[in-house]
Amino acid sequence: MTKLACLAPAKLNLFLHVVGRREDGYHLLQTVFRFVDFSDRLNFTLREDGAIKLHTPTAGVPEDQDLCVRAAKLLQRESGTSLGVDILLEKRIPMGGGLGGGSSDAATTLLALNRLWELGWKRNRLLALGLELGADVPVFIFGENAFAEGVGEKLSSILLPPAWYLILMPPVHVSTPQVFASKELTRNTIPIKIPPFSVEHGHNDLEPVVCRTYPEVARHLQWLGRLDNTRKVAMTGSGACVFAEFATEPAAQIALAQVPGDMTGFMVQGLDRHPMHDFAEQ
Ligand SMILES: C[C@@](CO)(OP(=O)(O)O)[C@H](O)COP(=O)(O)OP(=O)(O)OC[C@H]1O[C@@H](n2ccc(N)nc2=O)[C@H](O)[C@@H]1O
Ligand SMILES: Nc1ncnc2c1ncn2[C@@H]1O[C@H](COP(=O)(O)OP(=O)(O)O)[C@@H](O)[C@H]1O
Repeated sequence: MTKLACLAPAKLNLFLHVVGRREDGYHLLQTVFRFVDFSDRLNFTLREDGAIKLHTPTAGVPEDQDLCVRAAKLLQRESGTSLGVDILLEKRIPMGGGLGGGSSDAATTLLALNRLWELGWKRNRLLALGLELGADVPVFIFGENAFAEGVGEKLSSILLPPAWYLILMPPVHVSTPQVFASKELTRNTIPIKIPPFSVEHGHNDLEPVVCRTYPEVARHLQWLGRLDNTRKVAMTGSGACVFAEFATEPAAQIALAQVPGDMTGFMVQGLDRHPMHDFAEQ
């Protein structure tokens, strides 16, 4: 095998509770991650000369900072392989929106190169390596919708009902470190036990902080809040994207058709599991 074509799906945080803070400043979270059928596309071609080359640089992201390249270099170094790779990345997931696109690209790169370089690493080893690249990377390697604790690395699989989502993209860029550093952030939500989980459950502790700094996020949430038949309305991750969940596709389509001209929205379906779930061995 010398070539692989792969998907890197987006995620939504159905809720996100900040339940504490570690000594190193990282926050202890509880969240439910759901994968959705909206993905970046990646192509990997084996190179014998050891070079790692991204042929489709994303505007604003220097090649050596791109999470695909960082993931490939980390796996190359840790595995000691002499092989390299040519990467083509078709970026579709908006960056910095709380949809986890960069983390998903990194996870897909680790899963794909484990195959292409015939490393035979088990899922747990890839999970630990993924965490070095970002708190959101492990869940994409885990490959199942998950309840996550710790900084996002303690994962348990969770069954979620079929769902369709209207996602709105407020025209602002939210900095994740800034939101977590905010004085106004509450860090003492009482930890919960899951299962059982109902979709209506939970809230996003980062939401009030982001809404205060970025009124556009608050406006988009308010608009979603007025829709009929929603099961849940919330911000995903550290924003700026916000979503409404519906139990049926027609209900989501009716909502999509109402999105006003000064807002950008799209509809996605919730997945039962990651499209590359079977790429890693247990
Ligand atoms: C908030 C969440 C929720 O899923 O998602 P996004 O909105 O980024 O998608 C994640 O926890 C984000 O994960 P990720 O985007 O991988 O963050 P990282 O690169 O690891 O961290 C960026 C910065 O955010 C802060 N950070 C991040 C995660 C965490 N649990 N506590 C923190 O305090 C730290 O200041 C860190 O330096
Ligand atoms: N392949 C990549 N795709 C997206 N973002 C990347 C990538 N590589 C590095 N980044 C950086 O990571 C940041 C976070 O991106 P992303 O994961 O899309 O958002 P979020 O963490 O809000 O879900 C971006 O602003 C960008 O600077």
